[in-house]
Amino acid sequence: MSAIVLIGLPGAGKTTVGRQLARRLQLPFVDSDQVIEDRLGCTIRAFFEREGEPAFRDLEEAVIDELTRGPACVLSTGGGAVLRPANRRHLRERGRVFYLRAAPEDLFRRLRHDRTRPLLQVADPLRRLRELYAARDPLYRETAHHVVETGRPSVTLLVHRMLAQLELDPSGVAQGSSGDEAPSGPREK
Ligand SMILES: Nc1ncnc2c1ncn2[C@@H]1O[C@H](COP(=O)(O)OP(=O)(O)OP(=O)(O)O)[C@@H](O)[C@H]1O
Ligand SMILES: O=C(O)C1=C[C@@H](O)[C@@H](O)[C@H](O)C1
Ligand SMILES: [Mg+2]
Repeated sequence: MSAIVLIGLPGAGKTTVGRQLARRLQLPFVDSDQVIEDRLGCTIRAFFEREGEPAFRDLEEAVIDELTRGPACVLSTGGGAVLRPANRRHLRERGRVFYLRAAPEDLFRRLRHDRTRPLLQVADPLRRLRELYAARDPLYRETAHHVVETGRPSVTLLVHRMLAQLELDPSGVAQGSSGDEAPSGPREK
C-alpha cells in the first residue's frame, strides 16, 4: 500500500484528521493543496483568480499522479480532486481511500468564518456547499473504499475508526463488506 488517501468537500476534515492519522501510523502527512502552493509560490486562491480553474486542475492532476506513485504517506487531497477521472482512478487503484462525509450544513458551520477557500467566496456559501455536495458526493463514493461519517464524532474518534478499518483489512484494497464500506460504485481493481 502506498498512500492512505482522504477525500471530501472543503471543511470535511481532510487536513485535520489526516495529520492525526499520520501521527498514529508514523507515516508522513502530505497535503496535495500544500504541495501545489509550495510549487506555485502563491496561494491556490491567488492562482485560481489569476489563471482560472482548468489550469489549477491540470496542476492538481500532475501532483496527484506523482504523489500516488511516491513513498507511503497519508495523503490529504483538495476538495475537487475527484472531478478528474484520472485522479479518481489513480487514487482508488494506488491507495486506500477514505471519504470523509459531512452534510453541507456541518461544513458551513465549520467554514463560515474562513476566507481561504476560493470556491466558497460567494454571496451564499451554504447554497454553494449544497451544490458542491450534490455534484461531488457520487464521485467521492465512486472513488472511496470507505465512507466515514464526520458529522458528530470528534477528530480523535474518527481517527480511531479509520485505524480500526485499516486493521480489519491491512491490504492495499478493502474487500468484502464491513460496517462503513462504500456502496459499490465502479470498482476498477
Ligand atoms: N470532525 C470534526 N468535527 C468538528 N470540526 C472539525 C472536524 N473535522 C474538521 N473540523 C474543523 O473544520 C475545519 C476545516 O477542517 P480541515 O481544514 O481539516 O478541512 P479540509 O477537508 O482539509 O478542507 P479543505 O478541503 O478546504 O482543505 C477546521 O477548523 C477543523 O478544525
Ligand atoms: O473544492 C475544491 O474544488 C477545492 C478545494 C481546495 O482543497 C483546493 O484544492 C481548491 O481550492 C479547490
Ligand atoms: Mg485541507
